[in-house]
Amino acid sequence: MTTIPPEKLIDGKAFAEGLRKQIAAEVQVLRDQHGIQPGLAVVMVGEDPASDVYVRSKCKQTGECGMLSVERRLPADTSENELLLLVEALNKDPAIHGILVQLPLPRHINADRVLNTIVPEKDVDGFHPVNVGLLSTGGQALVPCTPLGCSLLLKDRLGDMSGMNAVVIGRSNIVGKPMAQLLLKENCTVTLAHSRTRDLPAVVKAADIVVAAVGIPEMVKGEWIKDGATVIDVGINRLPGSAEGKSRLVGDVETAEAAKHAAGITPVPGGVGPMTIACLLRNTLTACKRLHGLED
Ligand SMILES: Nc1nc2c(c(=O)[nH]1)N[C@@H](CN(C=O)c1ccc(C(=O)N[C@@H](CCC(=O)O)C(=O)O)cc1)CN2
Ligand SMILES: [Mg+2]
Repeated sequence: MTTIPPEKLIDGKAFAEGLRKQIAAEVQVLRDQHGIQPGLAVVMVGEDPASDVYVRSKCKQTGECGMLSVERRLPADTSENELLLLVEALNKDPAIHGILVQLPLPRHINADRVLNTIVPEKDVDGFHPVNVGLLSTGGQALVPCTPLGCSLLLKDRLGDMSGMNAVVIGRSNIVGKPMAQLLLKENCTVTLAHSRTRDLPAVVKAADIVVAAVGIPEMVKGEWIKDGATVIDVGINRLPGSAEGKSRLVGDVETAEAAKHAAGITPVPGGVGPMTIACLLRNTLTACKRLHGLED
């Protein structure tokens, strides 16, 4: 792991730990005062090793927060129809307040059809078109976990972001587009950059906030970063490592070089990744409260 000077480190792992403690305390109150236990169902199809690790962590942390954790693992040859039937059953299950279908799904399954079958009220990934629309119109959306985590880290670090120039690199539905919406909500001037953006180094150089979500190892060079900027690295790229065959994780940003210019920067691992799961728990709690007509 790259060393970042402590005063520049945006420690997502520590922040996520604090957030989980807060969520656990709220879950306890919900159980004691209302007799309600939030429930999260995580559905995984097939055997992807990275997904296996993430699903395990999600289910473990759900239980540790005092929520009901339901893990449904289906074989790789599960038909789309079988998966849709499971989602429909979870939609109707009163013990379940959040449903997450782990991505990627096997190629023979239409992921959009599956995600759009989850009722928006239980869509703790925030991928349903109703939640996408609510986020862009300023309504009560469930917000995708990774950008929500980035936004919490930024607010904690910077406070008021009004008028700041923010660049989001990457225009995916899961991270880039919702991230841009969240920054706009914070009154930033937002540029959503992508593979066709002209002179990306100059665009990044003008930014007070840089969110990199491209999935290309160390694509954002240290010298592109403006002095004093805040850098959020969403990339989790696994590279072949040492002779012992251990792999190495790197982000989308050249961390050590970027840290020479930035005022704050997230590491990989230990930055945005842990926030994704903590925000999933937060969304489950939010969905549960809303489904029971309680205040957020
Ligand atoms: N339905 C969804 N599928 C996927 C999502 C998602 O938000 N919803 N996001 C990613 C994977 N992901 C969660 O599912 C995820 C990725 C990484 C981490 C994390 O904590 N990473 C660690 C490093 C762990 C490692 O060694 O690999 C870190 O960054 O410190 C958590 C969740 C795709 N699918
Ligand atoms: Mg360089």
